[in-house]
Amino acid sequence: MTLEAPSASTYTALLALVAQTRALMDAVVATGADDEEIAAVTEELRALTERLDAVRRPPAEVGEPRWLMGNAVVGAANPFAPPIEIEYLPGGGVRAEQVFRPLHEGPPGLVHGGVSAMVLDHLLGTALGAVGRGGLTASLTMTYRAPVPFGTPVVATAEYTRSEGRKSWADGRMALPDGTVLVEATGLFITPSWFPGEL
Ligand SMILES: CCCCCCCCCCCCCC(=O)SCCNC(=O)CCNC(=O)[C@H](O)C(C)(C)COP(=O)(O)OP(=O)(O)OC[C@H]1O[C@@H](n2cnc3c(N)ncnc32)[C@H](O)[C@@H]1OP(=O)(O)O
Repeated sequence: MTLEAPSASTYTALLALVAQTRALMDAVVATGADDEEIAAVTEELRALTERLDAVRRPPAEVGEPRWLMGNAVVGAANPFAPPIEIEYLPGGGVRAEQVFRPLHEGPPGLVHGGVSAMVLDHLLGTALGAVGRGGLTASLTMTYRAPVPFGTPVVATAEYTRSEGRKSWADGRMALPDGTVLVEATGLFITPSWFPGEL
């Protein structure tokens, strides 16, 4: 079943809900409220959750208008997504600038390595999609050179490197704005045999 794209007004309303939910998640991570206040807020959240849960939509499929809206990295409708906004570079490759938040914490004060891997995985996949080599991650190799900070901009870039049949490779990295590389990634992506797109 193909889902229609949400109307402009629903999309706007959804963005506001997601932004508010992200703010809530940040507040939960950082709260110093006492147990009584935490219990009261939890009760209010339970009621809100039930209201939204009462109206569920079916999951989107590849290529449908809203197929990336629930994505964990770029999903406009996914409060868990940082979210990352990806720019397609004129010479090929992709770029995203991101300020991570305490919500993404691994070691105290630093971004979780799995979050860096998630973001770079998506960027590598998008760089391949941009050259018509979209696929699923078969392997992802990470090299962590320096801790990724939150609260300050980090620049992620990725580009297609080569292909053999249904297999394609991409490289990417996260760096500080001055170019200091923090994390590098290389990934093998495979276009599944069921994928209807062109190679
Ligand atoms: C779908 C497209 C979407 C595009 C979206 C772009 C934008 C979104 C960006 C989102 C980005 C986020 C992305 C995500 O988060 S993707 C989500 C995370 N990844 C997955 O869930 C993938 C799970 N795995 C699979 O579905 C299958 O195993 C795949 C599809 C990968 C291969 O199953 P398939 O049945 O097709 O493979 P085959 O057996 O015919 O083998 C074919 C060839 O590949 C070689 N091989 C196989 N596996 C591996 C391996 N692990 N390492 C090394 N090599 C491997 C194999 O030896 C053979 O080589 P050769 O003998 O021919 O030389």
